[in-house]
Amino acid sequence: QLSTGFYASSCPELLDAVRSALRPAVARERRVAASILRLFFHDCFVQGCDGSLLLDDASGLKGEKNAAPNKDSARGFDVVDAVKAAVEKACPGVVSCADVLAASAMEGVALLGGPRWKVKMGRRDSTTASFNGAENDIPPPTSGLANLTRLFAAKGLSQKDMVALSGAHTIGLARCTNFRDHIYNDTDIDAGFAGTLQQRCPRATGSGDNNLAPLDLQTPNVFENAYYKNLVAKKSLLHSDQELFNGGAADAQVREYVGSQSAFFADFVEGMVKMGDVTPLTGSNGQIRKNCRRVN
Ligand code: HEM
Ligand SMILES: [Ca+2]
Repeated sequence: QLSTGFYASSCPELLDAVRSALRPAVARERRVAASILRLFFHDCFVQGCDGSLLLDDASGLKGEKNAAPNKDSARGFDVVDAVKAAVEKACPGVVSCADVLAASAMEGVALLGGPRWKVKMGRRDSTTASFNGAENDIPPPTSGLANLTRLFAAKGLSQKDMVALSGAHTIGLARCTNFRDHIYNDTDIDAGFAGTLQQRCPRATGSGDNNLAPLDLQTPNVFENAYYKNLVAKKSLLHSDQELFNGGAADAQVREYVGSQSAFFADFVEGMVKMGDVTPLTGSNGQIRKNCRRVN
């Protein structure tokens, strides 16, 4: 059972240490807050929020970093290491990497202008990872609305949670390989917007695959409700994004967030708390890793 006061006596400095370590990293590169938020999502969707994604490949351990959704894509691990080091200095051997990641995701969102919330704590770190879980359970950007809803439901998250959590795409960048089909082959996209992106993302598979574009064209470093405005304008970068506003069951919720940033923030926080509760290791299960990249 996770709780907001889990480290109240064992590490009262936790959030201060996280913030102090994260702030200079985000000042150097604002994107890193987005990258860490995504790490938390990809961790929680595989074996629950247990730091499994943070493990490097090792003999006898096939990690998640080279699974399709993460390979050449998941980033920010060096900053998670720096935050963990700061936390270890304040409270040696007390706070799990899974909790460091949960707290860092929140602080990163807050540093970019988004909401703050009370993060539930008490997760422990896995001694295993699941390459197959990462390949199969994390939704790909080719997904339609039904598939997105199904993959979130498999983690105990509702379609409402899914739509609110997708607002995370108000920050950060994506690679051409993930939006090429959408800008060349889909019809539910603003023609001018598609044309601009085509200049950065060549049609031929293999050329410019890693070229980057912002998920939110205007403000990729500010956490607000712009993502939903983009959806209504048919200016979303990923096929899966536009699926949330396509004449289907999610349209009304998208419109609600366009009209009310506070409604978006409230539902995003609720979704983050629920996502952070996905099958955690607690009690005496798992361990408190010293180094997030390997088991003790
Ligand atoms: C709904 C299903 C989702 C799909 C299909 C999806 C897919 C993607 C893809 C394809 C990228 C670009 C990766 C790359 O090109 O390297 C991306 C980036 C990102 N995603 Fe998602 N995502 C989803 C949900 C979420 C959720 C729930 C969160 C967090 C709460 C999230 C946070 C992010 C962030 C912040 C980035 C930018 C990362 C960076 O700049 O390093 N996504 N996502
Ligand atoms: Ca995990």
